Amino acid sequence: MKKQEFIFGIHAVESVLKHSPERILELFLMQGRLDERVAPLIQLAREYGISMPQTSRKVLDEKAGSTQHQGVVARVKPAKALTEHDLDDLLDKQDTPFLLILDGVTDPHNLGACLRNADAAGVHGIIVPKDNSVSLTATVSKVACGAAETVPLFQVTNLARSMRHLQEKGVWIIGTAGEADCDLYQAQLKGPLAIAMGAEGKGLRRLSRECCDTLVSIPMAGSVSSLNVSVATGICLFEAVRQRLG
Ligand SMILES: C[S@@+](CC[C@H](N)C(=O)[O-])C[C@H]1O[C@@H](n2cnc3c(N)ncnc32)[C@H](O)[C@@H]1O
Repeated sequence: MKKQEFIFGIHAVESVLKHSPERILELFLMQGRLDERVAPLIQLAREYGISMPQTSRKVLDEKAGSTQHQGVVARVKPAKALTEHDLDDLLDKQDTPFLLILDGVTDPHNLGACLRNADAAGVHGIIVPKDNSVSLTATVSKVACGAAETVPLFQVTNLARSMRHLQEKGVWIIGTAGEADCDLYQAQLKGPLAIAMGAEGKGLRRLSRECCDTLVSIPMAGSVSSLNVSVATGICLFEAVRQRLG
């Protein structure tokens, strides 16, 4: 297991400072980047006694592996990986779980955007297969805008088995596929629920589809055949939110 990694961008770093400051080993700031957007972050880091070396843009670019760091890069201990056991703990605690399943999303921008959507929709956790999925990389955290620290991501060894386990615990699983006959807006999305989204290229795998209680589609008016997975996730989650609040 890696001993350290880097998280970059104001929102991503601020979220680690707020939710798990003990992970931060060092906070690198760009020389001359001590403006008001960074001030709350510096204040928090001071309170936790975190060292804040100032350095050049070039060094930050190298540490982040990106130029999108907004002058802020944190060297952190990797977050604890959550597994099926942690998922069980969550199911024991939540009377009405609201979960998202991502079956093999590989693009870090998509996972980051799904985390951001999930946080905004009040999702209790995201379940992904351990293999063939992108993990919580620095780019995912940056795109998630802080949601990588707030939405638990459970990495399971066998997704189909975990889906069946969810069903045994009373969770209704709605799968999504463009060709499904049932319309998302006719589906019942109240109660213990998991919404399953497919991968960018292939959609939901056959076994994952078979584990869904029902499949729904988002009606498409134009000529494209499908939506980007993070866009589709946002639509499905917020239709569920609308129904659950109603
Ligand atoms: C880019 S699409 C995958 C397209 C893939 N060729 C397929 O046949 O499913 C990625 C995921 O977004 C969701 N999605 C995209 N468009 C959708 C739609 N119109 N209705 C339901 N889900 C959709 C599904 O979860 C899908 O697996």
